[in-house]
Amino acid sequence: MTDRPLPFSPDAGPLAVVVSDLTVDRGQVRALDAVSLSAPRGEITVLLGPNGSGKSTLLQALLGLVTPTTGSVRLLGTSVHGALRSGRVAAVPQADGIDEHFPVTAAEVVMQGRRHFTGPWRRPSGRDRDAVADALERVGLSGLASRRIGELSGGQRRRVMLARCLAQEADLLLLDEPFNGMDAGSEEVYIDVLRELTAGGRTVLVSTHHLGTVERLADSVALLNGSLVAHGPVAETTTPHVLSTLLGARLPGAADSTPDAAASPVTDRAVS
Ligand SMILES: Nc1ncnc2c1ncn2[C@@H]1O[C@H](COP(=O)(O)OP(=O)(O)OP(=O)(O)O)[C@@H](O)[C@H]1O
Repeated sequence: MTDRPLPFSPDAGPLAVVVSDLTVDRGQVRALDAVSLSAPRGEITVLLGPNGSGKSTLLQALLGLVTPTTGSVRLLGTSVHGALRSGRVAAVPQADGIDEHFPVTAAEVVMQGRRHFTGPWRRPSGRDRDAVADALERVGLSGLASRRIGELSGGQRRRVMLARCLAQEADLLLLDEPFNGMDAGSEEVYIDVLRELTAGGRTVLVSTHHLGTVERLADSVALLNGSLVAHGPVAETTTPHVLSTLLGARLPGAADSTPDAAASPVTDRAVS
């Protein structure tokens, strides 16, 4: 830990994620440079940045998948290792890693979220099966429970992966670019579920390079570009002015320096 003050001090009580002065080198590339940020419990924090800005690296560091060069991470008030071992952290990587030809149903994928309850060898109980059915219902996929995962659309598969997080009953969800290639209907369901989760006190950290979903999704936005360039409410972090000057992203209206343009959140483009 360092004495460097966190850039965002929420009033919403204890913090689910605390990243302090985190630097991560990947080979010759400094993927993250002295990033400090925090995510309050019961909120959705969006990691927004262009390709290669370090969003996945940050999420991987939170999951102990990359070793920091310097700095530290605390999840749910404990170490990364302790939080992961407790089963209270659920993650969906950018690529779901599902082999399309693997003969596994949507319900069986969601049941993987119950591993912490069933253990690796025990048969699922009625409670586990109920949890899986509830999770699939919440993401609107009850009718596809016995469909082979490889036969689902990309958006449906992402909803299945979210249902797996729900079945896990995790307190903290780490989601890497879940909206990539997702149709509008799936996106709406997905955002509704995340909002329900945070209303119930769960915490979500989600990365995206799409501005279109941010306003509906985020309680706060952390703008990444190797380092943390801004962190705060949507209205203050997604204006053309902030995005163009701090992030260097090419955006419509970014050159327009009128106060109105500078103050308006940009919501219909990807950060490229
Ligand atoms: N396995 C790796 N080995 C070496 N360098 C890597 C590796 N993974 C990522 N990088 C580099 O680290 C930097 C950050 O990449 P990262 O994947 O974290 O960005 P990102 O914001 O998630 O990008 P995207 O939106 O494209 O997923 C980039 O310069 C990238 O080339």
